[in-house]
Amino acid sequence: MPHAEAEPPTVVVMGVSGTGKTTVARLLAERLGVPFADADDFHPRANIVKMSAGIPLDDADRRPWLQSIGRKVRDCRAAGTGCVIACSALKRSYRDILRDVCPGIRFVHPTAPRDVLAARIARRTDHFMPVSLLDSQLAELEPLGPDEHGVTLDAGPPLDVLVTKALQALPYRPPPPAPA
Ligand SMILES: Nc1ncnc2c1ncn2[C@@H]1O[C@H](COP(=O)(O)OP(=O)(O)OP(=O)(O)O)[C@@H](O)[C@H]1O
Ligand SMILES: O=C(O)[C@H](O)[C@@H](O)[C@H](O)[C@H](O)CO
Repeated sequence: MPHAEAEPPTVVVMGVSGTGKTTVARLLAERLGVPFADADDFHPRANIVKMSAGIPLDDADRRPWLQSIGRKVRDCRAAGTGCVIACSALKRSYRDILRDVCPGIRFVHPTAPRDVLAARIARRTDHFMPVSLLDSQLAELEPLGPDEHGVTLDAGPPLDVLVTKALQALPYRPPPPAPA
């Protein structure tokens, strides 16, 4: 059996911009041997245009986007592969949309002080997200509740440490190496 649980791993790495969602989710997917998806690839063009112009998304902008991520989660689950998705999922109601399609979904939430996040975003040259949206994201963020399945981690340590901590907190184990 490839995983500790019968259900394939379905994990969302959540949080505000710059916290490391994409980087951590990609590595976690690799370690678990499951597909990776970036929620940014599911945004309609209008959402990207809005954020690029420094205007925060609202609930109406995010609903259809979260629903399409929900369809991706459902498809990966139906295919028996599971997935790790990098998705802000800032509010509990957003996470509920994903839980509706996969009740066992787990959230990994890396967090860091504002100045660390702003520095990381400012350093990136290949991304549409402006630093100016960070404060609106922090204002909207609803941390994981005690009844939500998941783990909150300090996003400061090196990535391999973060990913190992995430794996220790999740009920999934990496698949054994393929026989030589
Ligand atoms: N633990 C870490 N230590 C140092 N740098 C990190 C760490 N995690 C991420 N980074 C760097 O910070 C930057 C932001 O990371 P990443 O793009 O993964 O964040 P994100 O949460 O997906 O952001 P966004 O939501 O804006 O796409 C990247 O340049 C990444 O290499
Ligand atoms: O909920 C949102 O406002 C969006 O998902 C944003 O978080 C960005 O898409 C992301 O930060 C850039 O990757």
